[in-house]
Amino acid sequence: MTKGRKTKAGNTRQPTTASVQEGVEKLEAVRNDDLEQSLPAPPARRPRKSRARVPEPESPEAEPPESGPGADGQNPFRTLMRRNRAPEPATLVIFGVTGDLAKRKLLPAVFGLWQDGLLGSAFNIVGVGRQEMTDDQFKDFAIEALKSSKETDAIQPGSLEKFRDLLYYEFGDFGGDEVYDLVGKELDRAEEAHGGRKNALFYLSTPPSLFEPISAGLGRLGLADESQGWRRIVIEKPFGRDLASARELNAAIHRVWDESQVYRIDHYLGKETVQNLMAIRFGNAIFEPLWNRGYVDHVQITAAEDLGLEGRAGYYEEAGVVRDMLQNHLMQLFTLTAMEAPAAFDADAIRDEKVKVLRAVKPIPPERVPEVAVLGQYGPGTLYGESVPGYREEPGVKPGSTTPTYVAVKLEVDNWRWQGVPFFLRTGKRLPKKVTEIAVVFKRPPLGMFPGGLERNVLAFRIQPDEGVSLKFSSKSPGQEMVLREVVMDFRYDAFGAELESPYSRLLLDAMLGDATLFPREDEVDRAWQLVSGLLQVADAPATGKNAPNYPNYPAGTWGPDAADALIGPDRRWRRL
Ligand SMILES: NC(=O)C1=CN([C@@H]2O[C@H](COP(=O)(O)OP(=O)(O)OC[C@H]3O[C@@H](n4cnc5c(N)ncnc54)[C@H](OP(=O)(O)O)[C@@H]3O)[C@@H](O)[C@H]2O)C=CC1
Ligand SMILES: O=C1O[C@H](COP(=O)(O)O)[C@@H](O)[C@H](O)[C@H]1O
Repeated sequence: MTKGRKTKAGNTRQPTTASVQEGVEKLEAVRNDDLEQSLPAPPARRPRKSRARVPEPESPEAEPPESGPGADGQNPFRTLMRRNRAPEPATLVIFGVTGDLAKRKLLPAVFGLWQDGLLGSAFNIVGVGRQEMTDDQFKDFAIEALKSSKETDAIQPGSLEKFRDLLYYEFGDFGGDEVYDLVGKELDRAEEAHGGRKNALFYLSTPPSLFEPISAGLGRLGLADESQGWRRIVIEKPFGRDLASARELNAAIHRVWDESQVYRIDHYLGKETVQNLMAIRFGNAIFEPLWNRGYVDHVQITAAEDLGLEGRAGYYEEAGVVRDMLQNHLMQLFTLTAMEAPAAFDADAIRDEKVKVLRAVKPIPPERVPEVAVLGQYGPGTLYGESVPGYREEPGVKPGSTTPTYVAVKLEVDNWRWQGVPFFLRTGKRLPKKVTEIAVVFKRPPLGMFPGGLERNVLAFRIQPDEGVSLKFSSKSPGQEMVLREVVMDFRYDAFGAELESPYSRLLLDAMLGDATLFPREDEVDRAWQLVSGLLQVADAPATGKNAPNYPNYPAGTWGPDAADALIGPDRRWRRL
C-alpha cells in the first residue's frame, strides 16, 4: 500500500521519489567536534577549510516523476492525499479532553486535519471529562486551547467559528454508566445530523488507571458493538506499568474489543522521519544489502531531551525513564531498524516482523543489567548557560527519590542478520539538547591505504529536530597529498519546503481510516515489556542498603553518567550530537 502524507503547508507527500531525492542531496564538509577530532591537522600552507558542495536543493515539485502520481504534472503529493485519505463520516470521542495532551496536541491535530478538508463535513468531536461544563463552555475551552497551542496550524479566516460547531461535551464519573449513555446519545445525534452509520473513534487521553474502566464502560453500554458502524479505541501510553499489568490490561480490553479495534498509540511511530526509516530501508536497493553483520559494526539510537519534568512529577515518579521512553518509543525505533523486510507494507506484515526481532533479542534478567545497562538520574547543572535544579529538587519529587531519568542499554540480537552487532539505546532528561537519532555505524575499511582513511561510515536518521538523513564517509581532501577527511552527504526534510505535520495528526487519521500499521500490536507491547522487565526490577528495587543507586550520577546539561561511555567502549563511542 502506498501512502500519501499531509503537510502543514497543505501539500502531501509519498515515500521518497527519485526526483525528490536527487534534488535534496548536498555534500558538506563536517564541522562538528566529533569529526574535527578525527581529522588530520590541515597543512600549514592551506589555512582555508575545504568545502565540497553540490547544487542547492531543488523544490520537490521541480521535476515530476516519470510514472505514478504526479507524472501528469499535478502536485503528486496533494493528489495522493485527496484520493487516499478520506475517512467515512465519524465521531471522535476524546476522554480526558480537559487534560494537557488533549489541549496541547490532540485538539490542534484534529483541527489541522479538519481545516485541510481531510475529515469531511460529517464529522463531530465529543469531549468527555469529569468537570461540569456546558457545550458552549467546552467550545470556548477548545477554541482557547487551539489559540494557545504551539502545535496549531495557521488558522484560516472563519475556520475556528466553523470548527466550534462540531464540538460537543459530556461529563460524568468514568466508573458509572451515565456518561457512556450520554456518549451513546451523542452518536445517535451525529447519525441523525449526518445520516449514515454510527462510526466512532474513542480516544482515551486519561491517566492509565482509567483505561480499563472506560473500556469496560463503553462495553457495558454496547458502544463497542460494530453492528451500526465501526468502533475503535485509541489507548494512550503507558500501556501498563510492567509485564503483568500490561497483560491484565490487554485481557480487560479484549473482554470488550477485538484486537482489530484496538489502537495503542506510540506517537514516535507517527513522526515523519520514523516512517522514512522504512521508506529508505525498503524503498531503495542500496541500503538493505549492507544492513547486516557483514557491514554494520553497531547501531546507536539516541533520544536526548533537554527538558526536565515540566510539572509531571506525579506521573514521572511512578514511571521513570524505562517506562516513559525505553519500553515504548526507543523499542519501536529499534524494531524498525532491526526488523526483516516485511512481505508487504501493511499492518500485520510489519508488526509480525517487529515481533520477530523483539523475540530475537537476548533477554536481560536483573543479573545481566550491570553488564548491559546504565541507569542514571540528573543532579543540578547548567543548561544553555542557565543553572537548573537536579531531579530531586524538582517540584513534586520525593526527597531522595531513586527514579531514573537516564538509561543506556546494549541490546544483542540473536539472529543471522545481527549476530555480534550490538544496538546501543540511550535516552535521558536534562541532556545538553533535544535530539533523536538512529545511527547505523558501519565497519572500518579493511585496509588503511591512505592517511586518515580508516573512519567508520555512518548512516544517520535524524528523527528530530532538523529532520533528515546523512551519510558520513571519507573523501580526499583537496591538494597534492592523498589525505582523507570525513564529509557528510546530507538530505534535509526542509528541502520539501513544508513543515512536518504533528505525529498525532497522522495517527488520528490512520485510526479513523482503520490503518493500524503504525500502532503497536498486543504481542509487540508484551515483548517490549518482557525485555525491560529486568531493568525495571533493578530500577524499582528498594532504595536502601548496599544496592541503593548512587544518584544523582550526572549533572543536568551533560550527556549522562560516565558509565555509559564504558558501556559502549572501548573501541566505540557515543556520537556527539
Ligand atoms: N501530556 C503529554 O505530553 C503526554 C501524555 N501522554 C499520555 O496521555 C494521557 C493523558 O495525559 P495528560 O493529558 O498529560 O494527563 P492529565 O493529567 O493532564 O489529564 C488527562 C485527563 O484525565 C482527567 N482525569 C484525571 N484523573 C481523573 C479521574 N480520576 N477521573 C476522571 N478524569 C480524570 C483529567 O481531568 P481534569 O482536567 O479534570 O484533571 C483530564 O481531562 C496519559 O495516559 C499520558 O501518559 C502521552 C504522551 C505525552
Ligand atoms: O511520551 C513521551 O514523550 C516525550 C518526548 O516526546 P517528543 O516527541 O517530544 O520527543 C517525553 O518528553 C515524555 O516524557 C514522554 O512521556
